[in-house]
Amino acid sequence: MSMKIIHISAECYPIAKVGGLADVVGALPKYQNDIGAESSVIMPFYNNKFTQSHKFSTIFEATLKLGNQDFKYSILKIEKASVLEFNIYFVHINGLLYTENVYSDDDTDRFLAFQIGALDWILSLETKPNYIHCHDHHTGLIPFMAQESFKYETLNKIPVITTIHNAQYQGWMSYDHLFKIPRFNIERVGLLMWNDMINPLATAIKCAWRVTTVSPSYMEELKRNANGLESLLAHETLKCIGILNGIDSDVWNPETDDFIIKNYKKTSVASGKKANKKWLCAQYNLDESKPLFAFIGRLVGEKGAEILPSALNEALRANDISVIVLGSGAKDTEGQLSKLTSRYSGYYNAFIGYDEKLSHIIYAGADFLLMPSRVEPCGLNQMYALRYGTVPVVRRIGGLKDTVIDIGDDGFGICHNEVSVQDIVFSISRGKEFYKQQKEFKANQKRIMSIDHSWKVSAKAYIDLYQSINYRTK
Ligand SMILES: Nc1ncnc2c1ncn2[C@@H]1O[C@H](COP(=O)(O)OP(=O)(O)O[C@H]2O[C@H](CO)[C@@H](O)[C@H](O)[C@H]2O)[C@@H](O)[C@H]1O
Repeated sequence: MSMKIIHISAECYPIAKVGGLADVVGALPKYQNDIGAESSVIMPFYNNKFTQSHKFSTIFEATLKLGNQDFKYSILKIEKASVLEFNIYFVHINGLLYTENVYSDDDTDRFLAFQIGALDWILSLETKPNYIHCHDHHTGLIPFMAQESFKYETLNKIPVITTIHNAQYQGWMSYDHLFKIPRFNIERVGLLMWNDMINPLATAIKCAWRVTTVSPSYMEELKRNANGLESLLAHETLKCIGILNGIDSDVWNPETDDFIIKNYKKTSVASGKKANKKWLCAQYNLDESKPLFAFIGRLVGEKGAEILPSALNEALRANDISVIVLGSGAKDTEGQLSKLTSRYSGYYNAFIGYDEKLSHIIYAGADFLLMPSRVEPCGLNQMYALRYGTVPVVRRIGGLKDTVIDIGDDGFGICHNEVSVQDIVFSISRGKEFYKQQKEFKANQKRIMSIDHSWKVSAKAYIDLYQSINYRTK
């Protein structure tokens, strides 16, 4: 009998994506299925392009309780199973979860209801999953509820695994939300608390049977810097493990990618990248004869985004590079990045917003990808860049440290130690020099396209982790 796994997540590509969480939850189940598991996903039903353009059928209807409030909800399933390569279920709560954006101002109630709805449904299933795999703080109370809430008693022998994709956000809520959590022995309330708040991520770390992070280095870094959870992670270290993310090599494949201007493989990388770069430069008024540096990502402190305007301003002074930025986030940074466009017209442009297609064309058309992250639990962008023959320029941190080796150490990327204007500008100048040595640069493109970061190895590592769990070793 195959192993049944249910992933519970707020995001899943291609249904709803804000960042890397979606990419992982949209790929890992597929690769787990490839190696014989029966892996599925449950997520909220949002009001977006994907849900508007697909048909769904209702497989379960009930009312859930959130404190004094009752919410009618249903579990939906996509009608055509062939849309994705794994089963996906949705918690549909009109007026609460069914919003245009994944995240909004009332997320505390929204994700509490989501978690209760998901568990109520799992409780109703005749065949229960063998493992419940939760992702990030939005699902952080599930390990607690499955273990402590009276009504879920029959679920308490199902191992719950929590993966931390980002420990900066923890889902904090005040005590007054306590009564919304399905009833439990109040003496166990300490499991929900951390620094005088209900802290779902802390709760998950305490109650999950195993805790994983998305790279080994990030696991180690969290013991020193985890936005207040350092000592907890150090305390729970025996059940924690770092497993490096993979990439979905079907979606991120320059040979078949429908989003990009011209497909290419290792043997045609030069002409393929050239065509994509040409399009980008024409579209965004950039000089295609210069090495093209790109940044793609959320414009937040973790990504080092607020330092980019000064670093790019400095690096662009000599007009000997082109730069394209794709991102959205902090309004200040958005404004400063937009402002540079007029100053360096012809060499620099920024698209402020979210655009999946453009991101693929940038991975394909850029020569270098900048990732000056302050914190990077794994980072997928650098792995996408490698697959598309684009040289990653990264700060040595978290997953970036685990996946990029500097050209000075017989590697293939450019690494720096600090999130500073000086380090970023120096790395860009190293990139410029490398670009001048076209023979080596082209050989490196082929080399990086051969690096295998597909999910195969990591999907198996998760299965091995599940199998290593038994009730006694909880
Ligand atoms: N404006 C935009 N337009 C189009 N696409 C955009 C975009 N901004 C970002 N993206 C896309 O979003 C994804 C970002 O993924 P990352 O893993 O780099 O970061 P994120 O911080 O979201 O994820 C967190 O979770 C993941 C998964 O575990 C970890 O790898 C990571 O370190 C952790 O911070 C990529 O697919 C990227 O192309």
